[in-house]
Amino acid sequence: MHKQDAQESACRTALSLFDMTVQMFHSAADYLSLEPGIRKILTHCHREFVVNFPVVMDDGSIEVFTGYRVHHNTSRGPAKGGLRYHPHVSLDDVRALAMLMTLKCAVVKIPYGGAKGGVTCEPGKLSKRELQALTRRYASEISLLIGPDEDIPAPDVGTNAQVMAWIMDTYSMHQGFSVPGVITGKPVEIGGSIGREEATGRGVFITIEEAAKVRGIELEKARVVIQGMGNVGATVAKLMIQRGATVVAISKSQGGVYNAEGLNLDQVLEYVAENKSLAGYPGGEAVTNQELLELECDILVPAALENQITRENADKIKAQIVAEGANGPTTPKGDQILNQKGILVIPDILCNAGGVTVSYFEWVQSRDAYFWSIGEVNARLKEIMTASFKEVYQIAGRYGVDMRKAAYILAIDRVKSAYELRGIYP
Ligand SMILES: NC(=O)C1=CN([C@@H]2O[C@H](COP(=O)(O)OP(=O)(O)OC[C@H]3O[C@@H](n4cnc5c(N)ncnc54)[C@H](OP(=O)(O)O)[C@@H]3O)[C@@H](O)[C@H]2O)C=CC1
Ligand SMILES: O=C(O)CCC(=O)C(=O)O
Repeated sequence: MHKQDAQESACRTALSLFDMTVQMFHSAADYLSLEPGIRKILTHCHREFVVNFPVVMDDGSIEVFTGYRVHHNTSRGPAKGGLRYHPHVSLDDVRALAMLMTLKCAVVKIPYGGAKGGVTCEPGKLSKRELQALTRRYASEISLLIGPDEDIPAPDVGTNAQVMAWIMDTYSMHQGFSVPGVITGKPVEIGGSIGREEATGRGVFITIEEAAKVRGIELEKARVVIQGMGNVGATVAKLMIQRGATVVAISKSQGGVYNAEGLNLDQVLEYVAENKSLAGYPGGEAVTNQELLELECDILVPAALENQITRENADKIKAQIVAEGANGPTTPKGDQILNQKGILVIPDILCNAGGVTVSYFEWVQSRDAYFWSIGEVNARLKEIMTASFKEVYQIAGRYGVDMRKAAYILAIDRVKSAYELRGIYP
């Protein structure tokens, strides 16, 4: 049995997201003459912060929550990466997501390192007051690490512009003046960038347009399936429909809906706003998240969580393009099967890099206190995403590898250059 198969089957539960990311890193690093020391550095996280902190709940009881902030690498600039509020947040996942951020920022050539953070919690079960209390306490705890030149958090699963505003306010209270550059993804009214909210989905859409050109797919005739309808999934759905494609299925955590004739997105969003789930939605058939991935379609967009496309279901995927809106949705074995089937996978560190790219624009604007128009933001985003796609595609051709390996090769080479130029003090 191949080493990777053995690891993924025998230790399926033991092979963590970080292990998988490191495995992918090594398989790409083998194509570069990477000094063993740099390999060691990049397969470890530079700093890992874990904190257990109390929050007074609405009923007067005290709950203790666990929060994390991990810096994977800062050789190319300050640490950058989102904050996740979800019941499954763990140190291992945060490490992997931080490592993906280092690579992602390098792929799109923005001057940041990689970080990620989060709190193990169920944000949907907290009142607004509890969510604010948790966020402010967590922000105070991580204020040891964050700052506009040190580490700049942003939204990820379960967090949004409001959470970013509370973090900015808490950090600013500690400093004694307003520091908008400490966070991105904040509301436009307090120094956020226009276009950041939909930037990740827009970036995914731009890479799909490029991939469709390569594959000769006409988007007006394309059938699209999207897993997840949060910030990323809902934006991709909107932009694909605007482009003339047909979104045949979409989901939330408890399941999705399918309609071969195409879903009416406005109705779906309205239904979810009222019912909090897609269960019972009258405009389509119910599908599980598992069934959704295996539906007949041209473009599949996993835009929810990790480990969705695995050795178990990769062979049943019928799409021609898989666009990874989510971070880490495909396991190494799942990836191998998709590649063997000839499916074009746009890897997470390229596909969903539009979010951090506009976060970078926001940081620049916050620091300058001078704001750009939506046309300027979207044009610059398109320029970066298109150029990055083309660069990764060319590297894939040059090395005879898939797009994920190519993106890793490009990213590792850029981080390696930073080390070569800065040196490592003995
Ligand atoms: N926000 C950003 O700027 C960026 C996000 N990403 C990545 O994109 C992905 C989605 O993030 P984002 O849209 O911000 O998160 P949100 O919290 O806005 O939305 C997450 C969506 O995924 C759904 N979901 C959760 N679990 C599952 C599941 N097991 N199967 C199907 N759907 C599920 C949620 O459903 P429900 O509402 O029922 O919980 C919700 O619709 C993540 O992997 C994130 O790391 C990547 C780059 C930037
Ligand atoms: O916008 C950012 O800084 C980071 C977004 C993020 O967490 C991600 O790209 O995974």
